Amino acid sequence: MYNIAILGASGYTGAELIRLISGHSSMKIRALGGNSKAGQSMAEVFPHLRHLDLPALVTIEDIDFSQIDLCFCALPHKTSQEVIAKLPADLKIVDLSADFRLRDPEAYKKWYGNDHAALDQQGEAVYGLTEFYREEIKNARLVAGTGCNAATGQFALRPLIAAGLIDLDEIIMDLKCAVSGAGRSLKENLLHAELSEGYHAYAIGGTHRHLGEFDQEFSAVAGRPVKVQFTPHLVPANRGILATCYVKGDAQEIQAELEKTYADEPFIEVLPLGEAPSTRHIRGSNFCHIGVVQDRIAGRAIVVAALDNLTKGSSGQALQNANLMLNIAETEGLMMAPLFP
Ligand SMILES: NC(=O)C1=CN([C@@H]2O[C@H](COP(=O)(O)OP(=O)(O)OC[C@H]3O[C@@H](n4cnc5c(N)ncnc54)[C@H](OP(=O)(O)O)[C@@H]3O)[C@@H](O)[C@H]2O)C=CC1
Ligand SMILES: CC(=O)N[C@@H](CCC(=O)OP(=O)(O)O)C(=O)O
Repeated sequence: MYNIAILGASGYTGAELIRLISGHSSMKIRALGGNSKAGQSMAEVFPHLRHLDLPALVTIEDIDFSQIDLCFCALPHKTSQEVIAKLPADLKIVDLSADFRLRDPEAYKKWYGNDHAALDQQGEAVYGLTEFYREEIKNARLVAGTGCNAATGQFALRPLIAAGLIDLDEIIMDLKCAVSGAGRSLKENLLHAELSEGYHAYAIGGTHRHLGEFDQEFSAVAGRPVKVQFTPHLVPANRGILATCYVKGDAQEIQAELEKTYADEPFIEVLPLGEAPSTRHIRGSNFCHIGVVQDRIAGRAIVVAALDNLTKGSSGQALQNANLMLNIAETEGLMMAPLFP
């Protein structure tokens, strides 16, 4: 049995990690870190986890990391790097924040606005998009979970960019993200009365920080700079991301490439040509569905990807990576079917 700590256990991704790990055969949760909720029981903070025998939330300073085999950090950006810089140097860590995703410190500063407080760890971190970094993740000490929007878009487009199947200068990604993507803290625009019955674009004009991840990853696989046009939208749903990508390329070739890339992947399902996925069909699961449709304009195709931001987009991906780091079957704790309806 591996001993697990979760920092940020009173947040959405922390709760999702607990839900997933509670069904895991080789992991035992030994410590749960909170901040404002330290001292409370998990049943108080998350009544849906009441049936589990869990430790109470404590401050990070009160955790004895010498007893821990792997630590999940589900903390806000910036807090995470400050906390991780002080953790034992040999502790295996899966970080869910954005702090270790960008390899270039200048790119990090450009997108996040501050100098990095843990440059050594930033240098050693492995990018956590499991399907494309599997071997590196197996040997990593520190894995950087991807942005949930960034993961969705990459599952749709990365194989096509790598195979040279689409025009690299004409990629448009229109993405919808559910509200749990913004975390559990109270913000005015997340109040029910201001969120329900409406939706809007945000970070418009190429300003969303996940463009740092798209730039880094797409340019690396293309071997030249690639800039996608990307606009996210906040939709009044609890979970789910849908990325609709408009590309110049042949739909049949795109379909064949995606089927080939993901043929052996347990969590990526490529739908039959002409079918489009729905967040309704991946909710609460670690699956990502991808669909390809020919556009009415010759030579253009639409590639749509859907995943759950709290599972495949964050905590499920984090557990998948932790399984690899601990040499456990990659799918352990993650094969549950989606919630439907
Ligand atoms: N939500 C999502 O879909 C995704 C989130 N992520 C990333 O994962 C991380 C966690 O996100 P999420 O769970 O949504 O966030 P939440 O806002 O829901 O939770 C944040 C957690 O961090 C704790 N925390 C806040 N400040 C501090 C601090 N100074 N010291 C210690 N603990 C602190 C909070 O504790 P308390 O409540 O006790 O104050 C809480 O447990 C973020 O970096 C986020 O960007 C990544 C991909 C997707
Ligand atoms: C609705 C909403 O606000 N969604 C978030 C998704 C956050 C996410 O994936 O993660 P990181 O914050 O870890 O980068 C956003 O687009 O910023």
